[in-house]
Amino acid sequence: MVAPFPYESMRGRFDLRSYFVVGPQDCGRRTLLDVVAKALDGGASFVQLRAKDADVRDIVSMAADIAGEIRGHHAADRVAFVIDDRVDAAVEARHRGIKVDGVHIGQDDMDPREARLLLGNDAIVGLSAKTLEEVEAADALPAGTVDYLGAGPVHPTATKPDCRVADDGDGTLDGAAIDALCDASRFPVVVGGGVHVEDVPMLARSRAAGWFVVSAIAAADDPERATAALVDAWREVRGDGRHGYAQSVSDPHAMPAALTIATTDSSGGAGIAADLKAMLANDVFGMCVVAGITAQNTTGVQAIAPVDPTLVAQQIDSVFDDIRPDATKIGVIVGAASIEAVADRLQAHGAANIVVDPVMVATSGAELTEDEGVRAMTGRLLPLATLITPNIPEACALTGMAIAGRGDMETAARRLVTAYGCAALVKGGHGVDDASDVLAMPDGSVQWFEGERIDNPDTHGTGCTLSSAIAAHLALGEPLDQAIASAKRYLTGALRAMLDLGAGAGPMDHGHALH
Ligand SMILES: Nc1ncnc2c1ncn2[C@@H]1O[C@H](COP(=O)(O)OP(=O)(O)O)[C@@H](O)[C@H]1O
Ligand SMILES: Cc1ncc(COP(=O)(O)O)c(N)n1
Ligand SMILES: [Mg+2]
Repeated sequence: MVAPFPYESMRGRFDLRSYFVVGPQDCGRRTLLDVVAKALDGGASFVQLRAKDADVRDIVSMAADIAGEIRGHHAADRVAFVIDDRVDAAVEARHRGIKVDGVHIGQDDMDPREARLLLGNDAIVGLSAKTLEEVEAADALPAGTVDYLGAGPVHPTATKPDCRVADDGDGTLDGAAIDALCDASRFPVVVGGGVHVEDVPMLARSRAAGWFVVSAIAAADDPERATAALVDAWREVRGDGRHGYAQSVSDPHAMPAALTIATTDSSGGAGIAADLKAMLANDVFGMCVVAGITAQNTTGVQAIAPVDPTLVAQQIDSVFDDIRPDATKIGVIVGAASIEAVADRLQAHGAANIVVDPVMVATSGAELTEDEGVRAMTGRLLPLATLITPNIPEACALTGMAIAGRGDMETAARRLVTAYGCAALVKGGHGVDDASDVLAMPDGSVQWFEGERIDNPDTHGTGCTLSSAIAAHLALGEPLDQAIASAKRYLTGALRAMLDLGAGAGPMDHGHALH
């Protein structure tokens, strides 16, 4: 009888951003262990041992050394370690209590279903998938079989001579090909193959979950500096947030979590109810902090009341001290004192991925945030945000400018970026033609998310739903632009379902994708 694997599974928390693949053949005159140690010093977040010609005994012994090195770096709970191809060696190492978190297998290696069976549900199973056909085949595997995909090469490479790509002319992947693979994939995709530091900005702008390299680190004069340079180049584009932090939604034991801090809508179409429904429908675990109460239905808001700011703060502490959210959406908070309490507690907990929907007036016309609240929001909350999502009237109020068309929406978005240092999405639902939204980013870039206007008067809760779905997709590890695109697709589907409830502007069908 073999003792159960004595470590916590890395399946729900591996980080593909900085993925180092290495074997003794890649290290020249240096030792494998020395190179791995330097890569860890430089910030590698994932290590794969790839020793193609070694036998099981040698691989297990190298694995023991590498696992020890990761432990020595106090990184065993954040740096995942897998073995390439040799499921037998991974199984053996795990039986011996060596912290090998899983395997990475190629298309010609063992069937991933068999690897999953042999390794059990705690292990990471990564799979190489370089073409759309291979990605689609991976998508079609039973739920919970694989955790991430590896795609490449970006350049022709000597370290992986067996790495052949079909498709794309010369067999290499550019940004568009990477995005096509990532869009098709149910799993986070790490991209490499001949990658050097100059390629990282392109990768970081794509929907890849991270880079993987062999020689860029192993053959560098200074592997620590080389790793740090790759890590920095990624961070420069993607920032420090957990964007690219890959959590597998197929792991039955772990699910990304998102929090809404907002106000109740008794009619269920907007506010906290909409937020939780949108989070559920977008594959994350939803949690809520009640920061106000309304008596409300589709015809209007009949009453609105604050919650004691101390109780608001306590709710935030309860959540962050236990199931730490991967993203937080903020909606209506009733009263300036509660807004300040929320800002204080989010700062104290170092919350990341904060989406603020600066709701001032409901779709039905009722005022939801008083002037004092707006001052607290602009002074304390907006500067903490990753993204703010004003509609056109809110963007006018926040910038003091009139908005008549797309050019004005862009100008307003840019001004909000300058004023608050966060990304700003000005939503076009209150325009007349299309329903397109514009995103301005702190790096100066601007991007439109085109939307067709659906002829549906029932738009109660659209803003709440969109911002919660964006938070959900950030919690899933998507970069901001992808999270917005995913959320907008979901929202459009919810409007298109043409649910018709209530006498006024009714709610949407948040569960349209579930039934
Ligand atoms: N009739 C519609 N058809 C399609 N999309 C819409 C429609 N109305 C609003 N949207 C979209 O819903 C989201 C919320 O926008 P908006 O209504 O402007 O915000 P709010 O609900 O905060 O007032 C945006 O993505 C917007 O483009
Ligand atoms: C409690 C609460 N929060 C927010 C909204 C805004 O609704 P919309 O998303 O339609 O702007 C609302 N009506 N009620
Ligand atoms: Mg609306």
